[in-house]
Amino acid sequence: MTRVLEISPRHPYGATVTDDRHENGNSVASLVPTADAFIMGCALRAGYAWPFCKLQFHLGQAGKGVDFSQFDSVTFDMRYAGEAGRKIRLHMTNFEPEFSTVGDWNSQRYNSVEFDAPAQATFTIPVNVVRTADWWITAHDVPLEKTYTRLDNVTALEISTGSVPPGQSITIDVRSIEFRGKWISKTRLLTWLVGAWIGCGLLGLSLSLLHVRSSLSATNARLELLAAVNKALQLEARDLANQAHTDPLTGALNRQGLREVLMKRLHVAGHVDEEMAVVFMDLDHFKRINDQHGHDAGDEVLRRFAAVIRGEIRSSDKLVRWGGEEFLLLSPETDVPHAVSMLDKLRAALAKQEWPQGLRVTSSFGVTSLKPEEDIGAAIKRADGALYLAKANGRNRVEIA
Ligand SMILES: Nc1nc2c(ncn2[C@@H]2O[C@H](COP(=O)(O)OP(=O)(O)OP(=O)(O)O)[C@@H](O)[C@H]2O)c(=O)[nH]1
Repeated sequence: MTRVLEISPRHPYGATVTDDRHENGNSVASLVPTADAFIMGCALRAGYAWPFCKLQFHLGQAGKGVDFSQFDSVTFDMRYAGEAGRKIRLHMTNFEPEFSTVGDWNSQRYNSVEFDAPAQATFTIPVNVVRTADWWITAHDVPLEKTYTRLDNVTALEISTGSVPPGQSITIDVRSIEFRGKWISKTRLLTWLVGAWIGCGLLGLSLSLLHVRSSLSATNARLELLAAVNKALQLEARDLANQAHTDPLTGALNRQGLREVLMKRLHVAGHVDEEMAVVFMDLDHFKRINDQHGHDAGDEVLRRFAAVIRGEIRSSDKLVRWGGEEFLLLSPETDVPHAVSMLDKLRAALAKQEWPQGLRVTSSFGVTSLKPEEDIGAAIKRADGALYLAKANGRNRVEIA
């Protein structure tokens, strides 16, 4: 993760020396390159206003320098020997087309720092102590917002004598200069990590949402299934309830069904508060039908008999199979004369009905009126008495109790 740029005899970057003589000074710099070091000797002499000797490393051509902006620190392995003062300057010249022109060395941004040469050979300084030199800012009339240090296109690095008195010999022995930096800056790494974290969070959130949605739809599907099962069970329960109240052969109510109807229509005590016709009916000579044509024919006669009656009565009337070939008919809000005329119509319908094996089927009827508040049992008994009379009087007739 660490990037390194090393300047040393192994990576010499065209090391040269220069001095202030071209500024009309008198200092004289010399270079002795060895296998381990660049040894700059400097006879620092008065003459130029700021006498100097410097060791230069040529990192690149104008416009093709080295980007030092990602380096954080620079470690020197160098030895300084002088007679008065121990100052060193580090210069880094940055070519910027806005200010710099090829061939004019001083037109490059002059970034610089001066520091005391430490006693120990190896030491490190942060790169951000390097600043654009004030004289360069002034000389190039640089606007304030562009006075910052820029190191993205460094063409040369220089180790120079610093502000020390002239008239002395100085030796600077440079073994290596090593710049170090991170390939990924802390800020960028942090940005990436935060981005990745947010991305993972969003991904996790999306996955959770998907999971919640799929479990919701699974729950809905289960609820729908339960609703369907519930409906089927309700239908089945209704069928069972109907079966419990209905005679399977004729579809008429059975006695349990009658009880339910009475529970609904009558008071629990067995009284009604309205007039109702109660009819007891019994097929004539039904035993003979069974005996002569068989039990199945008898069943079919019973089925058709109930069907004919149901076809003639109102929906509010209730037909009950009392037992065997006996039926009870409850006709609410009907007085006896109306009940008799309804029964006459019924007898006519039975006469017109086609019966199995060309049979002729008739029925006898006993009718009575259940008065408000009267006990239903008493009325049934009365109707049964009237039926007995109808049988006795020759059958296929209606008798009133
Ligand atoms: N096929 C069939 N016959 C039944 C059923 N329930 C009762 N029976 C028969 O119905 C007959 C009733 O005969 P009876 O009580 O003597 O009356 P009946 O022959 O109709 O004579 P009357 O009522 O006097 O006219 C008996 O033979 C019973 O076995 C049934 O569900 N199916």
